[in-house]
Amino acid sequence: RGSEVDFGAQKQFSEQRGGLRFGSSNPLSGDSNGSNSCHAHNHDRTTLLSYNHHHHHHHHHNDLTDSTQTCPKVPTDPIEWPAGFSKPWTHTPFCTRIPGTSESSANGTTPLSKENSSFCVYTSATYRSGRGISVVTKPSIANEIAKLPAFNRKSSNLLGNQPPPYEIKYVVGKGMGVIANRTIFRGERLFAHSVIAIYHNEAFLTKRSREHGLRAKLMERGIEQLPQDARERFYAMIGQPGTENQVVGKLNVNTFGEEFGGEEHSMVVPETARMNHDCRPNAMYYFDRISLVHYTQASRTINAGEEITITYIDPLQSLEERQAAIERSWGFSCTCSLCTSPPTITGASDGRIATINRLVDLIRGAKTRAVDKDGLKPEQEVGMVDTLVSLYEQERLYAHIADAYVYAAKAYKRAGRAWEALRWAYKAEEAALVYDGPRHGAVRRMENLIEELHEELGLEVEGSVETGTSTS
Ligand SMILES: C[S@@+](CC[C@H](N)C(=O)[O-])C[C@H]1O[C@@H](n2cnc3c(N)ncnc32)[C@H](O)[C@@H]1O
Repeated sequence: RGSEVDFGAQKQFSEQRGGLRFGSSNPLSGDSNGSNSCHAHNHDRTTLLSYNHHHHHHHHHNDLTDSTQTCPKVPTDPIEWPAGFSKPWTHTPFCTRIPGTSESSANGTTPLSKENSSFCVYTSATYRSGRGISVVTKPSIANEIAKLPAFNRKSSNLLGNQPPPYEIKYVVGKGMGVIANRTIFRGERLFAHSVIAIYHNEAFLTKRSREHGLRAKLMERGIEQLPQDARERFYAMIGQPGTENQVVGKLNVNTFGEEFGGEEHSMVVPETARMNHDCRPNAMYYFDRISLVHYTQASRTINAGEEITITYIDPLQSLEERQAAIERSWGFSCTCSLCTSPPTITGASDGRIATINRLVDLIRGAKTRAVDKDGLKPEQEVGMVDTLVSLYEQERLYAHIADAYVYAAKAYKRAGRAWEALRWAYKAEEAALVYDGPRHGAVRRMENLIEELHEELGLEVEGSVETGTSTS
Protein backbone atom coordinates (compact mmCIF):
# COMPACT_ATOMS: atom_id res chain seq x y z
CA ARG A 1 0.00 0.00 0.00
CA GLY A 2 3.00 2.25 0.42
CA SER A 3 3.19 2.63 -3.32
CA GLU A 4 -0.27 4.07 -3.61
CA VAL A 5 0.02 7.38 -5.33
CA ASP A 6 -2.70 9.93 -5.07
CA PHE A 7 -1.82 13.41 -6.04
CA GLY A 8 -5.29 14.40 -7.03
CA ALA A 9 -8.13 15.61 -4.91
CA GLN A 10 -9.73 12.89 -2.84
CA LYS A 11 -13.01 11.90 -4.36
CA GLN A 12 -15.85 11.49 -1.93
CA PHE A 13 -17.87 8.37 -2.33
CA SER A 14 -21.26 9.92 -2.62
CA GLU A 15 -21.37 13.56 -3.34
CA GLN A 16 -18.92 14.25 -6.12
CA ARG A 17 -20.67 11.71 -8.17
CA GLY A 18 -22.07 12.44 -11.45
CA GLY A 19 -21.73 14.21 -14.61
CA LEU A 20 -18.33 15.55 -14.42
CA ARG A 21 -16.56 12.32 -14.87
CA PHE A 22 -17.36 12.10 -18.52
CA GLY A 23 -16.90 14.83 -21.02
CA SER A 24 -14.36 17.43 -21.64
CA SER A 25 -14.39 21.07 -21.14
CA ASN A 26 -12.96 23.91 -22.97
CA PRO A 27 -12.33 26.41 -20.24
CA LEU A 28 -10.52 28.80 -22.48
CA SER A 29 -13.70 29.33 -24.37
CA GLY A 30 -14.80 31.41 -21.45
CA ASP A 31 -16.59 30.64 -18.26
CA SER A 32 -20.24 30.42 -19.08
CA ASN A 33 -21.30 31.65 -15.66
CA GLY A 34 -19.87 35.04 -16.50
CA SER A 35 -19.04 35.56 -12.87
CA ASN A 36 -15.76 37.27 -13.35
CA SER A 37 -14.81 40.28 -15.31
CA CYS A 38 -11.80 38.68 -16.91
CA HIS A 39 -13.97 36.62 -19.13
CA ALA A 40 -15.84 39.68 -20.24
CA HIS A 41 -12.81 40.47 -22.38
CA ASN A 42 -12.76 37.02 -23.77
CA HIS A 43 -14.87 36.48 -26.81
CA ASP A 44 -12.75 33.68 -28.11
CA ARG A 45 -15.12 30.81 -28.14
CA THR A 46 -13.58 28.15 -30.26
CA THR A 47 -16.84 26.50 -30.99
CA LEU A 48 -20.42 27.29 -31.60
CA LEU A 49 -21.45 25.50 -28.48
CA SER A 50 -20.01 26.02 -25.08
CA TYR A 51 -18.41 22.77 -24.09
CA ASN A 52 -17.61 23.99 -20.67
CA HIS A 53 -18.46 20.83 -18.91
CA HIS A 54 -16.86 21.70 -15.62
CA HIS A 55 -18.78 24.91 -15.31
CA HIS A 56 -19.30 24.67 -11.60
CA HIS A 57 -15.62 24.35 -10.85
CA HIS A 58 -13.57 27.40 -10.30
CA HIS A 59 -11.16 27.82 -13.11
CA HIS A 60 -8.02 29.73 -12.77
CA HIS A 61 -8.04 32.79 -14.87
CA ASN A 62 -6.21 31.90 -17.93
CA ASP A 63 -4.57 34.74 -19.66
CA LEU A 64 -2.47 32.65 -21.92
CA THR A 65 -4.73 33.91 -24.60
CA ASP A 66 -4.16 37.62 -24.36
CA SER A 67 -1.45 39.29 -22.39
CA THR A 68 -3.05 42.71 -22.72
CA GLN A 69 -6.16 41.91 -20.76
CA THR A 70 -6.47 43.08 -17.19
CA CYS A 71 -6.78 39.66 -15.65
CA PRO A 72 -4.21 38.46 -13.17
CA LYS A 73 -1.43 36.40 -14.65
CA VAL A 74 -1.28 32.69 -14.19
CA PRO A 75 1.68 32.08 -11.96
CA THR A 76 4.38 29.92 -13.44
CA ASP A 77 4.68 26.49 -11.91
CA PRO A 78 7.71 25.19 -10.12
CA ILE A 79 9.32 23.09 -12.80
CA GLU A 80 11.44 20.20 -11.74
CA TRP A 81 12.79 19.10 -15.03
CA PRO A 82 15.00 18.86 -17.10
CA ALA A 83 16.31 16.75 -14.22
CA GLY A 84 15.19 13.32 -15.36
CA PHE A 85 12.73 14.60 -17.92
CA SER A 86 13.74 11.99 -20.42
CA LYS A 87 12.29 9.29 -18.22
CA PRO A 88 9.77 7.95 -19.07
CA TRP A 89 9.21 10.23 -22.07
CA THR A 90 10.51 9.19 -25.45
CA HIS A 91 10.12 12.64 -27.02
CA THR A 92 11.63 15.94 -26.03
CA PRO A 93 8.92 17.94 -24.26
CA PHE A 94 7.34 20.59 -26.43
CA CYS A 95 6.09 23.65 -24.54
CA THR A 96 4.16 26.87 -24.89
CA ARG A 97 5.13 30.00 -23.03
CA ILE A 98 3.09 32.33 -20.96
CA PRO A 99 2.22 35.63 -22.67
CA GLY A 100 4.77 38.36 -22.94
CA THR A 101 7.60 35.93 -23.32
CA SER A 102 6.30 34.09 -26.32
CA GLU A 103 8.97 35.01 -28.85
CA SER A 104 9.44 31.34 -29.37
CA SER A 105 12.09 29.75 -31.46
CA ALA A 106 11.35 28.91 -35.04
CA ASN A 107 10.05 25.43 -34.38
CA GLY A 108 7.96 26.57 -31.46
CA THR A 109 9.97 24.62 -28.96
CA THR A 110 11.05 26.64 -26.00
CA PRO A 111 14.13 26.04 -23.92
CA LEU A 112 13.49 24.20 -20.71
CA SER A 113 13.28 26.80 -18.05
CA LYS A 114 11.27 27.54 -14.94
CA GLU A 115 10.27 30.97 -16.13
CA ASN A 116 8.73 30.57 -19.51
CA SER A 117 7.05 27.22 -19.68
CA SER A 118 3.40 26.76 -19.12
CA PHE A 119 1.95 23.74 -20.89
CA CYS A 120 4.01 21.02 -22.51
CA VAL A 121 3.45 17.87 -24.52
CA TYR A 122 5.02 14.74 -23.08
CA THR A 123 4.90 11.48 -24.98
CA SER A 124 6.00 7.97 -24.25
CA ALA A 125 5.72 5.92 -27.42
CA THR A 126 6.89 2.79 -25.63
CA TYR A 127 4.33 3.05 -22.82
CA ARG A 128 2.49 -0.24 -22.16
CA SER A 129 4.18 -2.30 -24.85
CA GLY A 130 3.80 0.40 -27.45
CA ARG A 131 0.21 1.55 -26.91
CA GLY A 132 1.72 4.92 -26.03
CA ILE A 133 0.57 7.93 -24.04
CA SER A 134 0.71 11.70 -24.44
CA VAL A 135 0.23 14.11 -21.58
CA VAL A 136 -0.42 17.79 -22.23
CA THR A 137 -0.16 19.61 -18.95
CA LYS A 138 1.97 21.72 -16.65
CA PRO A 139 5.48 20.39 -16.07
CA SER A 140 4.92 19.89 -12.34
CA ILE A 141 1.84 17.75 -12.98
CA ALA A 142 3.57 15.77 -15.72
CA ASN A 143 6.33 14.97 -13.23
CA GLU A 144 3.76 13.53 -10.84
CA ILE A 145 2.11 11.50 -13.57
CA ALA A 146 5.50 10.17 -14.67
CA LYS A 147 6.07 8.71 -11.20
CA LEU A 148 2.97 6.52 -11.39
CA PRO A 149 3.35 2.74 -11.29
CA ALA A 150 1.50 2.77 -14.62
CA PHE A 151 4.82 3.54 -16.29
CA ASN A 152 6.32 0.28 -15.07
CA ARG A 153 3.50 -1.86 -16.43
CA LYS A 154 4.13 -3.73 -19.62
CA SER A 155 0.77 -5.16 -20.45
CA SER A 156 -1.57 -3.43 -22.83
CA ASN A 157 -3.93 -6.41 -23.13
CA LEU A 158 -6.17 -5.95 -20.12
CA LEU A 159 -9.21 -7.90 -21.26
CA GLY A 160 -7.71 -11.29 -22.05
CA ASN A 161 -8.32 -13.02 -25.34
CA GLN A 162 -12.07 -13.57 -25.09
CA PRO A 163 -14.01 -12.03 -27.95
CA PRO A 164 -15.80 -8.89 -26.73
CA PRO A 165 -19.48 -9.36 -25.78
CA TYR A 166 -20.47 -6.50 -28.09
CA GLU A 167 -20.10 -5.08 -31.54
CA ILE A 168 -19.61 -1.50 -32.65
CA LYS A 169 -22.55 -0.65 -34.88
CA TYR A 170 -24.37 2.29 -36.34
CA VAL A 171 -27.29 3.39 -34.15
CA VAL A 172 -29.96 5.57 -35.71
CA GLY A 173 -29.62 9.16 -34.51
CA LYS A 174 -26.52 8.54 -32.41
CA GLY A 175 -23.66 7.75 -34.78
CA MET A 176 -21.80 4.61 -33.75
CA GLY A 177 -22.69 2.73 -30.60
CA VAL A 178 -21.90 -0.42 -28.65
CA ILE A 179 -24.37 -3.29 -29.04
CA ALA A 180 -24.34 -6.43 -26.86
CA ASN A 181 -23.99 -9.66 -28.88
CA ARG A 182 -24.85 -11.97 -25.99
CA THR A 183 -26.41 -11.76 -22.55
CA ILE A 184 -24.16 -9.79 -20.22
CA PHE A 185 -24.56 -9.94 -16.45
CA ARG A 186 -24.06 -7.28 -13.82
CA GLY A 187 -20.43 -6.78 -12.91
CA GLU A 188 -19.05 -8.23 -16.15
CA ARG A 189 -16.15 -6.23 -17.46
CA LEU A 190 -16.80 -4.60 -20.81
CA PHE A 191 -13.84 -2.31 -21.36
CA ALA A 192 -10.43 -2.01 -19.72
CA HIS A 193 -8.04 0.26 -21.55
CA SER A 194 -5.05 2.33 -20.80
CA VAL A 195 -5.63 6.04 -21.50
CA ILE A 196 -3.75 7.25 -24.57
CA ALA A 197 -3.85 10.97 -23.82
CA ILE A 198 -4.39 13.34 -20.91
CA TYR A 199 -5.01 17.04 -21.55
CA HIS A 200 -5.05 19.79 -18.97
CA ASN A 201 -8.39 21.55 -19.35
CA GLU A 202 -6.72 24.93 -19.47
CA ALA A 203 -4.56 23.88 -22.40
CA PHE A 204 -7.49 24.11 -24.80
CA LEU A 205 -6.90 26.65 -27.47
CA THR A 206 -8.83 29.76 -28.09
CA LYS A 207 -9.59 31.60 -31.28
CA ARG A 208 -8.54 35.17 -30.84
CA SER A 209 -5.38 34.44 -29.02
CA ARG A 210 -2.08 35.36 -30.56
CA GLU A 211 -0.97 32.11 -29.00
CA HIS A 212 -3.52 30.32 -31.12
CA GLY A 213 -1.13 28.80 -33.60
CA LEU A 214 1.23 27.52 -30.97
CA ARG A 215 -1.60 26.22 -28.84
CA ALA A 216 -3.19 24.37 -31.77
CA LYS A 217 0.19 22.83 -32.41
CA LEU A 218 0.41 21.77 -28.79
CA MET A 219 -2.98 20.05 -28.89
CA GLU A 220 -2.26 18.33 -32.20
CA ARG A 221 1.24 17.33 -31.26
CA GLY A 222 -0.14 15.34 -28.34
CA ILE A 223 -1.85 13.11 -30.87
CA GLU A 224 0.77 13.23 -33.64
CA GLN A 225 3.46 11.90 -31.33
CA LEU A 226 1.43 8.82 -30.40
CA PRO A 227 2.21 5.47 -32.02
CA GLN A 228 0.27 4.80 -35.20
CA ASP A 229 -2.32 2.50 -33.67
CA ALA A 230 -3.27 4.95 -30.92
CA ARG A 231 -3.29 7.81 -33.39
CA GLU A 232 -5.63 5.95 -35.71
CA ARG A 233 -7.93 5.12 -32.83
CA PHE A 234 -8.00 8.79 -31.89
CA TYR A 235 -8.91 9.95 -35.39
CA ALA A 236 -11.55 7.23 -35.68
CA MET A 237 -13.52 8.86 -32.86
CA ILE A 238 -16.50 11.02 -33.73
CA GLY A 239 -15.89 14.72 -34.25
CA GLN A 240 -17.78 17.77 -33.11
CA PRO A 241 -19.66 19.62 -35.82
CA GLY A 242 -18.62 23.23 -36.15
CA THR A 243 -15.31 22.91 -34.39
CA GLU A 244 -12.48 24.27 -36.45
CA ASN A 245 -9.68 22.24 -34.94
CA GLN A 246 -10.20 18.54 -35.55
CA VAL A 247 -8.23 17.39 -32.53
CA VAL A 248 -10.02 19.77 -30.18
CA GLY A 249 -13.38 18.81 -31.68
CA LYS A 250 -12.75 15.15 -30.92
CA LEU A 251 -11.50 15.94 -27.43
CA ASN A 252 -14.61 18.03 -26.74
CA VAL A 253 -17.06 15.15 -27.14
CA ASN A 254 -15.04 12.04 -26.30
CA THR A 255 -13.01 12.54 -23.14
CA PHE A 256 -13.42 11.54 -19.52
CA GLY A 257 -12.78 14.12 -16.82
CA GLU A 258 -10.30 13.46 -14.02
CA GLU A 259 -8.16 15.53 -11.69
CA PHE A 260 -4.37 15.37 -11.71
CA GLY A 261 -2.44 17.54 -9.33
CA GLY A 262 -5.80 18.87 -8.14
CA GLU A 263 -6.58 20.32 -11.56
CA GLU A 264 -9.11 19.20 -14.15
CA HIS A 265 -7.89 17.14 -17.08
CA SER A 266 -9.57 15.35 -19.97
CA MET A 267 -8.59 11.78 -20.79
CA VAL A 268 -8.82 9.92 -24.08
CA VAL A 269 -9.89 6.26 -24.09
CA PRO A 270 -10.94 5.75 -27.71
CA GLU A 271 -12.44 2.26 -27.30
CA THR A 272 -14.63 3.27 -24.36
CA ALA A 273 -15.65 6.51 -26.07
CA ARG A 274 -17.88 4.49 -28.41
CA MET A 275 -20.54 4.20 -25.74
CA ASN A 276 -23.49 6.54 -26.10
CA HIS A 277 -25.30 8.33 -23.32
CA ASP A 278 -28.42 7.18 -21.48
CA CYS A 279 -29.81 8.84 -18.35
CA ARG A 280 -30.57 5.34 -17.02
CA PRO A 281 -27.54 3.43 -18.29
CA ASN A 282 -26.76 -0.27 -18.09
CA ALA A 283 -23.01 0.19 -17.67
CA MET A 284 -20.76 2.15 -15.35
CA TYR A 285 -17.11 3.07 -15.47
CA TYR A 286 -14.33 4.04 -13.11
CA PHE A 287 -10.77 5.15 -13.59
CA ASP A 288 -7.82 3.67 -11.73
CA ARG A 289 -5.40 6.53 -11.24
CA ILE A 290 -2.53 4.26 -10.18
CA SER A 291 -2.45 2.27 -13.41
CA LEU A 292 -4.09 4.92 -15.64
CA VAL A 293 -6.56 2.27 -16.76
CA HIS A 294 -10.19 3.04 -17.43
CA TYR A 295 -12.70 0.23 -16.65
CA THR A 296 -16.33 -0.28 -17.63
CA GLN A 297 -18.72 -2.87 -16.18
CA ALA A 298 -22.32 -3.86 -16.77
CA SER A 299 -24.51 -2.45 -14.00
CA ARG A 300 -27.41 -4.82 -14.75
CA THR A 301 -28.25 -7.71 -17.05
CA ILE A 302 -27.94 -6.59 -20.67
CA ASN A 303 -29.68 -8.60 -23.37
CA ALA A 304 -28.18 -9.50 -26.72
CA GLY A 305 -29.03 -6.76 -29.19
CA GLU A 306 -29.37 -4.13 -26.50
CA GLU A 307 -27.23 -1.01 -26.71
CA ILE A 308 -24.64 -0.66 -23.93
CA THR A 309 -24.74 2.85 -22.49
CA ILE A 310 -23.22 5.00 -19.78
CA THR A 311 -24.39 8.31 -18.39
CA TYR A 312 -22.43 11.40 -19.39
CA ILE A 313 -24.01 13.53 -16.68
CA ASP A 314 -25.18 13.40 -13.08
CA PRO A 315 -28.32 11.27 -13.36
CA LEU A 316 -29.80 12.68 -10.14
CA GLN A 317 -31.05 15.79 -11.93
CA SER A 318 -34.49 16.64 -13.22
CA LEU A 319 -35.41 16.03 -16.85
CA GLU A 320 -34.91 19.71 -17.62
CA GLU A 321 -31.52 19.88 -15.92
CA ARG A 322 -30.31 16.69 -17.60
CA GLN A 323 -31.34 17.82 -21.04
CA ALA A 324 -29.72 21.22 -20.54
CA ALA A 325 -26.47 19.60 -19.38
CA ILE A 326 -26.36 17.26 -22.38
CA GLU A 327 -27.22 20.03 -24.81
CA ARG A 328 -24.63 22.37 -23.31
CA SER A 329 -21.73 19.95 -23.29
CA TRP A 330 -22.37 17.65 -26.26
CA GLY A 331 -24.89 19.46 -28.40
CA PHE A 332 -27.43 16.67 -28.84
CA SER A 333 -30.84 16.41 -27.25
CA CYS A 334 -31.28 13.34 -25.12
CA THR A 335 -33.77 10.85 -26.48
CA CYS A 336 -33.20 8.12 -23.91
CA SER A 337 -36.20 6.10 -22.70
CA LEU A 338 -36.65 8.23 -19.60
CA CYS A 339 -36.30 11.58 -21.36
CA THR A 340 -38.87 10.58 -24.00
CA SER A 341 -41.43 9.14 -21.58
CA PRO A 342 -44.82 10.84 -21.25
CA PRO A 343 -45.03 13.81 -18.83
CA THR A 344 -46.80 11.78 -16.15
CA ILE A 345 -43.84 9.40 -16.06
CA THR A 346 -41.10 12.04 -16.25
CA GLY A 347 -42.93 14.13 -13.65
CA ALA A 348 -43.01 11.20 -11.24
CA SER A 349 -39.33 10.58 -11.92
CA ASP A 350 -38.45 14.23 -11.24
CA GLY A 351 -40.35 13.96 -7.96
CA ARG A 352 -38.41 10.87 -6.91
CA ILE A 353 -35.10 12.51 -7.85
CA ALA A 354 -35.96 15.56 -5.73
CA THR A 355 -36.80 13.23 -2.82
CA ILE A 356 -33.55 11.30 -3.23
CA ASN A 357 -31.55 14.54 -3.10
CA ARG A 358 -33.53 15.76 -0.10
CA LEU A 359 -33.07 12.49 1.81
CA VAL A 360 -29.34 12.44 1.12
CA ASP A 361 -29.11 16.02 2.41
CA LEU A 362 -30.96 15.10 5.58
CA ILE A 363 -28.92 11.97 6.24
CA ARG A 364 -25.64 13.72 5.58
CA GLY A 365 -26.71 16.76 7.59
CA ALA A 366 -27.46 14.59 10.61
CA LYS A 367 -23.99 13.04 10.34
CA THR A 368 -22.12 16.31 10.25
CA ARG A 369 -23.82 17.72 13.33
CA ALA A 370 -21.39 17.25 16.20
CA VAL A 371 -24.01 16.44 18.82
CA ASP A 372 -27.11 15.37 17.01
CA LYS A 373 -29.69 16.45 19.56
CA ASP A 374 -31.90 17.81 16.85
CA GLY A 375 -30.51 15.33 14.36
CA LEU A 376 -32.22 12.23 13.14
CA LYS A 377 -33.30 9.52 15.51
CA PRO A 378 -31.80 6.20 14.44
CA GLU A 379 -35.21 4.70 13.63
CA GLN A 380 -36.08 7.75 11.54
CA GLU A 381 -32.88 7.35 9.58
CA VAL A 382 -33.63 3.68 9.02
CA GLY A 383 -36.94 4.62 7.48
CA MET A 384 -35.24 7.15 5.27
CA VAL A 385 -32.63 4.76 3.92
CA ASP A 386 -35.30 2.17 3.12
CA THR A 387 -37.10 4.81 1.09
CA LEU A 388 -33.84 5.95 -0.48
CA VAL A 389 -32.95 2.45 -1.72
CA SER A 390 -36.44 1.98 -3.08
CA LEU A 391 -36.32 5.28 -4.94
CA TYR A 392 -32.99 4.40 -6.57
CA GLU A 393 -34.53 1.10 -7.70
CA GLN A 394 -37.57 2.84 -9.09
CA GLU A 395 -35.26 5.23 -10.90
CA ARG A 396 -33.33 2.29 -12.43
CA LEU A 397 -30.07 3.66 -11.07
CA TYR A 398 -28.47 0.24 -10.76
CA ALA A 399 -24.90 1.41 -10.40
CA HIS A 400 -25.47 4.61 -8.49
CA ILE A 401 -27.48 2.68 -5.91
CA ALA A 402 -24.13 1.89 -4.25
CA ASP A 403 -24.48 5.21 -2.42
CA ALA A 404 -27.90 4.28 -1.03
CA TYR A 405 -26.65 0.90 0.19
CA VAL A 406 -23.78 2.56 2.04
CA TYR A 407 -26.19 4.92 3.79
CA ALA A 408 -28.46 1.98 4.61
CA ALA A 409 -25.65 -0.10 6.12
CA LYS A 410 -24.55 2.77 8.33
CA ALA A 411 -28.09 3.67 9.41
CA TYR A 412 -28.97 0.12 10.44
CA LYS A 413 -25.71 -0.21 12.33
CA ARG A 414 -26.43 3.03 14.15
CA ALA A 415 -29.89 1.75 15.03
CA GLY A 416 -28.32 -1.37 16.54
CA ARG A 417 -29.85 -3.64 13.90
CA ALA A 418 -26.71 -5.58 13.07
CA TRP A 419 -28.19 -8.31 10.87
CA GLU A 420 -29.87 -5.84 8.59
CA ALA A 421 -26.75 -3.68 8.63
CA LEU A 422 -24.77 -6.71 7.47
CA ARG A 423 -27.19 -7.35 4.64
CA TRP A 424 -26.82 -3.78 3.39
CA ALA A 425 -23.06 -3.74 3.91
CA TYR A 426 -22.71 -6.76 1.62
CA LYS A 427 -24.92 -5.14 -0.99
CA ALA A 428 -22.96 -1.90 -0.66
CA GLU A 429 -19.64 -3.68 -1.10
CA GLU A 430 -20.84 -5.46 -4.23
CA ALA A 431 -22.28 -2.28 -5.69
CA ALA A 432 -19.19 -0.24 -4.85
CA LEU A 433 -17.03 -2.81 -6.65
CA VAL A 434 -19.09 -2.39 -9.80
CA TYR A 435 -19.35 1.35 -9.38
CA ASP A 436 -15.97 2.45 -8.09
CA GLY A 437 -13.64 -0.52 -8.45
CA PRO A 438 -11.69 -2.51 -5.87
CA ARG A 439 -9.26 0.26 -5.03
CA HIS A 440 -11.90 2.73 -3.93
CA GLY A 441 -12.20 3.72 -0.28
CA ALA A 442 -15.88 2.81 -0.20
CA VAL A 443 -15.06 -0.84 -0.82
CA ARG A 444 -12.52 -0.88 1.97
CA ARG A 445 -14.90 0.89 4.34
CA MET A 446 -17.63 -1.65 3.63
CA GLU A 447 -15.19 -4.54 4.14
CA ASN A 448 -14.29 -3.07 7.52
CA LEU A 449 -17.94 -2.62 8.40
CA ILE A 450 -18.68 -6.24 7.44
CA GLU A 451 -15.84 -7.39 9.65
CA GLU A 452 -17.10 -5.31 12.59
CA LEU A 453 -20.59 -6.68 12.14
CA HIS A 454 -19.30 -10.24 11.94
CA GLU A 455 -17.64 -9.73 15.29
CA GLU A 456 -20.70 -8.10 16.77
CA LEU A 457 -22.82 -11.00 15.60
CA GLY A 458 -20.29 -13.65 16.61
CA LEU A 459 -20.05 -14.80 13.01
CA GLU A 460 -16.34 -15.17 12.73
CA VAL A 461 -15.28 -18.79 12.66
CA GLU A 462 -13.12 -19.46 15.67
CA GLY A 463 -9.50 -19.85 14.68
CA SER A 464 -10.44 -19.37 11.05
CA VAL A 465 -7.02 -17.91 10.29
CA GLU A 466 -5.23 -20.96 11.64
CA THR A 467 -7.57 -23.59 10.23
CA GLY A 468 -7.93 -21.79 6.93
CA THR A 469 -5.71 -24.28 5.16
CA SER A 470 -7.60 -27.40 6.21
CA THR A 471 -10.45 -27.79 3.77
CA SER A 472 -12.78 -30.71 3.56
C1 LIG B 1 -18.42 9.66 -26.75
S1 LIG B 1 -19.21 9.79 -28.30
C2 LIG B 1 -20.16 8.30 -28.36
C3 LIG B 1 -19.90 7.50 -29.62
C4 LIG B 1 -20.38 8.17 -30.89
N1 LIG B 1 -21.81 7.93 -31.12
C5 LIG B 1 -19.58 7.72 -32.08
O1 LIG B 1 -20.15 7.60 -33.17
O2 LIG B 1 -18.38 7.50 -31.96
C6 LIG B 1 -20.35 11.07 -27.94
C7 LIG B 1 -21.18 11.51 -29.12
O3 LIG B 1 -22.10 10.49 -29.50
C8 LIG B 1 -23.38 11.04 -29.80
N2 LIG B 1 -24.32 10.56 -28.77
C9 LIG B 1 -24.02 9.99 -27.60
N3 LIG B 1 -25.12 9.63 -26.92
C10 LIG B 1 -26.16 10.01 -27.67
C11 LIG B 1 -27.58 9.93 -27.51
N4 LIG B 1 -28.13 9.40 -26.42
N5 LIG B 1 -28.36 10.43 -28.50
C12 LIG B 1 -27.82 10.97 -29.60
N6 LIG B 1 -26.49 11.08 -29.82
C13 LIG B 1 -25.67 10.60 -28.87
C14 LIG B 1 -23.21 12.53 -29.77
O4 LIG B 1 -22.85 12.96 -31.04
C15 LIG B 1 -22.04 12.71 -28.82
O5 LIG B 1 -21.35 13.91 -29.01
